Amino acid sequence: MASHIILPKEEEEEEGLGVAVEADHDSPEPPRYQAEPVPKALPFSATCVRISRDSYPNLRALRNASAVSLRDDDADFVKLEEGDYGYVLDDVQHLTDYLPELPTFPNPLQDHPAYSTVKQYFVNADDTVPEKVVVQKNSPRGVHFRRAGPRQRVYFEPEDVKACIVTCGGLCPGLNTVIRELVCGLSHMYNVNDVFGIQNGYKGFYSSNYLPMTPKSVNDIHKRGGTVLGTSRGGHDTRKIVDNIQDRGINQVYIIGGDGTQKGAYEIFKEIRRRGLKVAVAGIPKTIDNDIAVIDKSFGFDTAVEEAQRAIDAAHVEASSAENGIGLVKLMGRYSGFIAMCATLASRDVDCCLIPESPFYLEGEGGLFEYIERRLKENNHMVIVVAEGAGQDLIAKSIPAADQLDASGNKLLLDVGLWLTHKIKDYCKSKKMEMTIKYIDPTYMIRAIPSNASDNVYCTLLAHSAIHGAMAGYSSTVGMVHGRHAYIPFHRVTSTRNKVKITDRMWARLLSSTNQPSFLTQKDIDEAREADRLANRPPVPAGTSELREHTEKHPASESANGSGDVQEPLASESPRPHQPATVFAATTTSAPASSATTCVEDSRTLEDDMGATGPPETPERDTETPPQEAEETERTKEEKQKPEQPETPERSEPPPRAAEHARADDAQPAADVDTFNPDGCTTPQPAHGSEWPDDHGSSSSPRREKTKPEPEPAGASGKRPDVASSSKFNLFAFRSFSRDKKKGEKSGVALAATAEGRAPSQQDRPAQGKTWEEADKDKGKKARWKRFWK
Ligand SMILES: Nc1ncnc2c1ncn2[C@@H]1O[C@H](COP(=O)(O)OP(=O)(O)O)[C@@H](O)[C@H]1O
Ligand SMILES: O=P(O)(O)OC[C@H]1O[C@](O)(COP(=O)(O)O)[C@@H](O)[C@@H]1O
Ligand SMILES: [Mg+2]
Repeated sequence: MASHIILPKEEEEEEGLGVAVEADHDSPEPPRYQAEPVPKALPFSATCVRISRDSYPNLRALRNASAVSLRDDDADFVKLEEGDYGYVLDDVQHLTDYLPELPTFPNPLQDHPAYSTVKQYFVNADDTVPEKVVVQKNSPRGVHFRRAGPRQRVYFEPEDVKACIVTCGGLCPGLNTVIRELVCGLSHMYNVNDVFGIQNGYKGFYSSNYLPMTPKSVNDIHKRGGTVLGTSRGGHDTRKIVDNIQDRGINQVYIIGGDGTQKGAYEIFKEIRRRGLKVAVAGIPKTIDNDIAVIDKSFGFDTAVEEAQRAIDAAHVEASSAENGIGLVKLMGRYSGFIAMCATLASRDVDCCLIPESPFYLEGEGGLFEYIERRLKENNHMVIVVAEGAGQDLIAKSIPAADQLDASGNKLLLDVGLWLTHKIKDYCKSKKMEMTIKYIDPTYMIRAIPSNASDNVYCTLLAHSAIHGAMAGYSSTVGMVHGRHAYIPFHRVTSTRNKVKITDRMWARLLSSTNQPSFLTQKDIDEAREADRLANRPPVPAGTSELREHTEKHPASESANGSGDVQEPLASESPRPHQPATVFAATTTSAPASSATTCVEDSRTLEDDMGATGPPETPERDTETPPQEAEETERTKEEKQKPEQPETPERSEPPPRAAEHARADDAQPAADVDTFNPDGCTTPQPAHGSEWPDDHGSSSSPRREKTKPEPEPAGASGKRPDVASSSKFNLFAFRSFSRDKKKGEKSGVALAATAEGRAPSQQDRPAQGKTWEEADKDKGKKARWKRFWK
């Protein structure tokens, strides 16, 4: 059977075909390119429309295009290309943006014995990868990124390429694999043999010798942890770095590092462009914390989560072998608790996970001490996982310490694990509780190991994507976006930081898996929602005054402007009143049935606030009303409408707490709020929120030994109700409702009578010639008319 293949656009254009041509495997090979450079074969980016944000004509497209705030100088480099149906390409920098006359060359891969057999090895020049894959009818579409991969024409001849590789920032599993694959990929795919290693991070550009690297010299390095090149924090001096690049004739710079490093890479690119040098800069994002925005996950993250299991296992063994044993494990995560969250979800032995994004408190109702006491009574032992950035505000209160910064300007953290160990010990002593606590800090052991199999593959693909991009003249960060490799503009990955969203389903899954208290007050939840809303807000105009005004208004978005590396965890400064949220988890609610309507409303408002859905198709949204204004107008409209809504029993206000916290299992959850994409992760994936088995805590995992406490009636003692049991309660309620509904299908009228405890009377019977169903409909109609006239 013939398989149909669409020829790549570049091929079509250059062969003058003009339209997509379907080919099958029996058709003859399309003719290869001639060795002669073809001047008209400029990449798409060279012809794309450069749009300044100030003059952008279509507000809707602009809103879709960018939820990130940009510094003025960054905004100058933004390349937005608009298409039909709200399509916006956030394109990356290309050599031809400032050197338009550059010649191109055929990609040597076309003659490579390994690759030339693959018919569609070259990607279509117009292929893009969407930033958002879950959208609603009226929600912003997000932008697209240029798809990574080999192009048919490249901007460097192999013998002219002089490449260098540098690793910066903290260690991470997989660094050596990326280095190896860059060296081998350049050599094996493109016949590039002039590759140098820069030693010890950015400062190595101007303070050390460059190390020549060959496939032979890097052959085994992927089996070792760390980086053979050495790394450092600090030392970024843009001018000196670019002077050295220029003096040594380097024309491809591969920079492996985290958010700080990518900011540095962007500065280097800007200086290169200012000087008009033919140099491509490829950033390969590295962060063990997985805190780089846009990309699905960073390399080394899987390995870190896997290795963290070993520490958790040890903690569990220690804890379960002692009477009232507590195992405490500290994991990395300065601002983002992804490792802690995923290790907890994967392990099933963890009773409590603390991360920087979710503030917690120790004493009082719903606090950590109360939970520890309860858990020890129930199970005799417990395991706590804490991310290193968690609870820093609490520690600062009890251990006054001068704010110290590392060479990159990152705040040095106090040891939350040690502090927590002492606090727990003191508490148990005061309660005369015998206990043993073992504190394990595996952080540096975790990041020192070589990458696992899946990370090795990921590292290889990242390195190859970076090479293809640089050879094709692009300067950008590379990364996987929804499973596809893409070239992402530097500004996208440096302007925000990826964090665990505590209003997200993933965190709700964790809470329901551990049964830990949410520790959240309504204020925390509101602040988290506000942060979500800001993250999804319309873009900030590039004009300085507007930007300043906006920044003053929304200090939470400061770091999004790239003004500093340090971003305080959400709500970290808020005093912690000892009033826990009754229920937080989005997947559960113990609110009475009457609050169901409130749930729906709550969820809708949240979606609106987050900008996930627009209001019902109102013409204002699509016209030139400034987006923020439009949003406010909509909200005001809704508020105005509310009192006019007919008062039905369902709409009666639930008790204040339940109303405050009741959230949305019953209602549809806010769409597209999953920030973490577990699909690419080799660690066991949690089931989808709605499919999460209600007995997952005990039976679904053979390793789980926990005994579940009997469900307490919601709110009976003012304690936070057990999340899993309330989930069961809901499931039960839903099942009995379905059964009743089936019965009621016969006749709601008859059923109503039965429910009232009387036999269906003559009055309830359908009028002559009418069926029970028709009688039901009539009754509904009458009720609606009555409400209307009221
Ligand atoms: N805003 C910035 N501009 C230029 N270079 C930066 C910036 N922030 C950090 N760097 C440089 O990036 C390198 C690594 O940064 P760091 O934040 O420590 O690690 P990571 O890149 O892993 O986040 C350091 O050499 C640092 O000097
Ligand atoms: O002790 P070092 O080398 O400064 O590194 C520790 C820090 O690096 C981190 O691992 C973050 O580094 P990256 O996200 O850049 O990989 C933090 O979790 C940790 O606080
Ligand atoms: Mg960092």
